[in-house]
Amino acid sequence: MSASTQWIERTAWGRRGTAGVTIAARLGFDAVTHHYGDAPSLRGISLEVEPGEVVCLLGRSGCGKTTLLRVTAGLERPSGGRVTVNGREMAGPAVFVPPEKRGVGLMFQDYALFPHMTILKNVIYGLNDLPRAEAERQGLHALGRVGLEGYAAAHPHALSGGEQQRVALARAIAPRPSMLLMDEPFSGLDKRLRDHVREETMAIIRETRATCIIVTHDPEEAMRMGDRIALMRGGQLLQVGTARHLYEHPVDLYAARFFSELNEFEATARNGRVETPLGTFGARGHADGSPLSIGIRPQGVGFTLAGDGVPGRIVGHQFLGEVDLLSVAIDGIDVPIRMRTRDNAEPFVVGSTVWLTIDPRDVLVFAKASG
Ligand SMILES: Nc1ncnc2c1ncn2[C@@H]1O[C@H](COP(=O)(O)OP(=O)(O)OP(=O)(O)O)[C@@H](O)[C@H]1O
Repeated sequence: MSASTQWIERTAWGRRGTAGVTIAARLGFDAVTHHYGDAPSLRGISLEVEPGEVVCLLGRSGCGKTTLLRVTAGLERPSGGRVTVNGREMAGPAVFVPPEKRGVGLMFQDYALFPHMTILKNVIYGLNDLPRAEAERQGLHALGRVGLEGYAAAHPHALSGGEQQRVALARAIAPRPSMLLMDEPFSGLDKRLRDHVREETMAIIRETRATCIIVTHDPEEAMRMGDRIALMRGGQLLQVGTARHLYEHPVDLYAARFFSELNEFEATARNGRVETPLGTFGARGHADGSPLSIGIRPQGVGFTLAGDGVPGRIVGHQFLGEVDLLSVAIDGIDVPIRMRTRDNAEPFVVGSTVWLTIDPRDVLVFAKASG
């Protein structure tokens, strides 16, 4: 990328507050299933998305995020269940409304711009119900909002990746859709650009007031963008809630691992508590003798040099600027405990002794998964 295109990408988005406003849709999924051939890809998805809400679909590769987005758009037919918009059935046993009649703006990972068409023609592609002059007016307006009206006559190959992303966004918002559906919209951008583009895109989503579903496999992105996060596993919704709720109250270890690295070990419940080599923690609701999985976030492990806490020996140290990462061997646990800390008045010395303290807020206790 040349220095000049970089400058444009950093500074030249359009004026805030000028994206067209829409009437947001309420979106409903009721026991939606989907198969590719015989293979199930969605297994009973039920979810309500409020008008104007931003929901991020988060999960590992292959869990069904893209398929759910495509089912919402009408690009895939569900094999069971119902999809509704403002209570009206879009897909169900006897109904299937095609994509162009659903009021959706779509944005794909690869932007899907037509290489042989000008930028303006790309943007007005979905506006074919309008007279040409009006479509062009709306297209230029949308391009203006992303700061690229000067490129209307150019072709996609003349634009950088970041600019193509903005064209794709302009195309998605140009018809003033009541729903914006985005599939990994920032994954093609390098990390330097991503934060800035994400922030501008978020401002536009909020301005349009459209209901928005964003597919991502990046938990931090989901936390930054989603009013709620819908965490998926194996074609199902594992947990749905705000970022804070999922971080603080994950349903299981799998969900917890999305939002933080964890020190994991196993222990047994006794009298509503669990004794571990790192201390005794609450385990209310777990029957006596039941096997538990414990996760402790590395940022919840603190230390003293004065003999308070659980003694351990530093066996690894990495200085990362913002934090120090330490591995500390303690008796009773095979794998060293990982901790993240900023509290180092003195440089850490591998081989030296520290005493570990645990912040109970960073201790997660789950029934051990069977199997
Ligand atoms: N066109 C297709 N034909 C057959 N199977 C498919 C097709 N598209 C997806 N699948 C399968 O369906 C399942 C769900 O895929 P989907 O693309 O929805 O997952 P995803 O969570 O979006 O993954 P990724 O993050 O890798 O895009 C996977 O097992 C995938 O291999």
